[in-house]
Order: sequence, then structure tokens, then C-alpha cells
Amino acid sequence: MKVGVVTFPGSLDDHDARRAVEICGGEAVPLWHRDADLRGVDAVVLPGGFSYGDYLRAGAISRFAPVMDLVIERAKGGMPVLGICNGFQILCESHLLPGAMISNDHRTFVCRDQRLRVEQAGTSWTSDFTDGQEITIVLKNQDGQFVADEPTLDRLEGEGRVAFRYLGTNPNGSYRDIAGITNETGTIVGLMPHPEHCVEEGFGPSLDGRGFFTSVLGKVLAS
Ligand SMILES: NC(=O)CC[C@H](N)C(=O)O
Repeated sequence: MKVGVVTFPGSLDDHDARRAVEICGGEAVPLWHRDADLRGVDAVVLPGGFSYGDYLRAGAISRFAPVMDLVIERAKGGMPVLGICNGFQILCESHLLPGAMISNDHRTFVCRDQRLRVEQAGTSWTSDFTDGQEITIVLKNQDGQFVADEPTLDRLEGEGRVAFRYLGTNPNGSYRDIAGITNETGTIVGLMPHPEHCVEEGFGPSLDGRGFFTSVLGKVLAS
């Protein structure tokens, strides 16, 4: 299975995302922000970083990158898309996911190991987890506060579209402790913490990131 990883100017975590795909048994395909072809990929990861320097708003310019025309079209047609941190910001700016990301409530950059609860294991990127499972992966951002109006939050909760919730201290003021959400069909997932940094021994607090990639790839890894 081919998983495209988009590099925007200012992306930071594209290499780790490609490496995570390969470690978990997939073929990682590098995509560039100006590409007008998705090179036959079956799924796409929008990685973390500071695309276009986070100017205007994080993700606001990336949404208009040429490659996003195709990503948005294919995502609407059911292609699995994972947005990690800056990628989640881009998914919200693209209106593939509802809500918006604003500055952390404490107005400082946060970098920590973060406990999460998997609230929805019925997505393309979480099927190797179980509902209610606790995982710990890393978190690092400045604009990580997920906000949405009350009807949108109620709809997300009611439709089982809150995919991840922060456990312990809410690190950024995200409404209802929401760390990640999914679309109506569970093919698109966005979250602020970084699974791609938690896929190999000696790096990160766990190997919990593997589940995201094995879920979409349909792979079983020896532990
Ligand atoms: N690690 C990331 O992707 C974080 C970058 C992101 N633009 C921010 O809010 O800081």
C-alpha cells in the first residue's frame, strides 16, 4: 500500500512520517506541495511542522497549495487522510474537518509526553486500538487549542467523532479536552499529538504510534 506524505515549505516531520509508514510495512511516497499528481497513493499523511511559516494562521496558506486540490478531492471520495499537528491544522483550514486551531491557552509552546484516550477505534487510522485504550505519544505545538461552537462540539460527540481526548492536564485549553477528531465516515483523522515519533525503540515514550499506521496499512507487526 502506498502512503503519500506531503512536504510543504516549513514541514518538519515529513521524514519521520515516511519512516513510520515504512517501519509499519507500507511504501512511503514523497509528495511536494506543488505536485499536481498524487502518484498513485492509497492514503495521505499531512505531517507536522510550520508550513509556510504558520503565516496568517497555521495551515491557512497550505490549504491553497496545489497538491491540496487533489488531496481534498480524493479525501472527499473516501481516501484515508491523517493530519498530524500542522496537518490537523491544515485539515481544519481545508474544511475536511470542522473547528479551528488557535494558540495554546497559556500562549507558550508545549513539548511533552502526552497521555490520550482513544475514543473512537472505528476509523481508518485507529482500528488497531480499542475504544477507551490509553496511549502516550509526544505533543509539541504552539497553536494546539481545538475550538468549535457548541452545536459542532455536540455533533462531534453525538456522532462518535471525537477520536482522541487528552488525559491528565489539558495541555492547551482544547475544548472538551479534544485531541483529535474524525470525519463522518472515519476516513479522515486529525490530531495534535505525534504518532510518527513513537514507532521505534529508543525514540519517544512508547511504540503507541505504530497503531495509526498499521491500522491504515492492515499490517500486524511483531512487537
Ligand atoms: N509540531 C507541529 O506540527 C507544531 C507546529 C504548529 N504549526 C504549531 O502549532 O506550533
